[in-house]
Amino acid sequence: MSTALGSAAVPAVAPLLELRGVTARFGSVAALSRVSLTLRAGEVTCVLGENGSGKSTLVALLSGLQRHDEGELLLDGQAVRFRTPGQARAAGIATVWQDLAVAPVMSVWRNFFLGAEPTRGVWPFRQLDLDAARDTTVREMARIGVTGIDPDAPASALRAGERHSLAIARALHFGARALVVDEPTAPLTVAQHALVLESLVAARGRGLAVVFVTHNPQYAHLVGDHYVLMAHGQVASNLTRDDVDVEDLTRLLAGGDDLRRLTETLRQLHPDLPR
Ligand SMILES: Nc1ncnc2c1ncn2[C@@H]1O[C@H](COP(=O)(O)OP(=O)(O)OP(=O)(O)O)[C@@H](O)[C@H]1O
Repeated sequence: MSTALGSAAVPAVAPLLELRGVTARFGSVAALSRVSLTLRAGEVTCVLGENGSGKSTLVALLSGLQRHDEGELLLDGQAVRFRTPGQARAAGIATVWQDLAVAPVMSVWRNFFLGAEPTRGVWPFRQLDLDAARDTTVREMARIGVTGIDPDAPASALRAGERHSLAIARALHFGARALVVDEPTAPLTVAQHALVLESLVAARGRGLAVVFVTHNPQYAHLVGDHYVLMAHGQVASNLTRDDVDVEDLTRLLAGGDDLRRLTETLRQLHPDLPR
């Protein structure tokens, strides 16, 4: 068996989240059609697929922004229906959006706590515990592999990968059980991608069920325990690391099989086609 970066730390247990035959429509368009998925604690599930295949709708469903029309969403085996993002968050599902918003002029530590800052003393003398806020931010970022952060710097100083890491560190600190991460759309350097991947591995190591939406089969293969390939709102393939190597995954995603069939058909019609 091949090994993922860091490899899964927690053996498979009962699913934390499950989709059973979920359909979600926008008018006559089924953005998700009879999707069934199992998301377990301590595992990274990578969701891959072309534009328009339903990935964002899946993220929206898990994070309480989108309702499903048919099927069931189960949390710890119980059917749930999130009506707001707040309900999904309260259930322990944290989402890190692809174009993640930070308050750019606010400091890194302010963005980390966002209204949940630590305080000391008792009312009416309660005051913000600035040292604790800074220390916690630096410590939690370091736990997921981001070191050398100045907690007092404005968040605009963070690069896209670091922003994702900040949101992941925050989710871990505030006790998320499931983490849904949409790959940043901003172009990232390899080092910035590495930070995001390291954060995912750290989250898995801390027992979260991690969903990583990505276009990149190489990155998916580095961190994923499962690969869900979406096409036209459906799960086209649901594979594990034992099923595919990185080349298989790349070929599947690039529509390699379709291309091969097309080439064979063209060759039958035009035997003189160059090889
Ligand atoms: N708000 C909406 N209204 C109508 N149709 C929508 C809406 N959102 C998504 N769709 C349609 O649902 C389908 C799935 O879209 P979705 O955004 O989930 O795909 P995606 O895989 O996330 O694509 P991308 O990689 O481009 O973000 C597409 O056909 C899309 O046009």
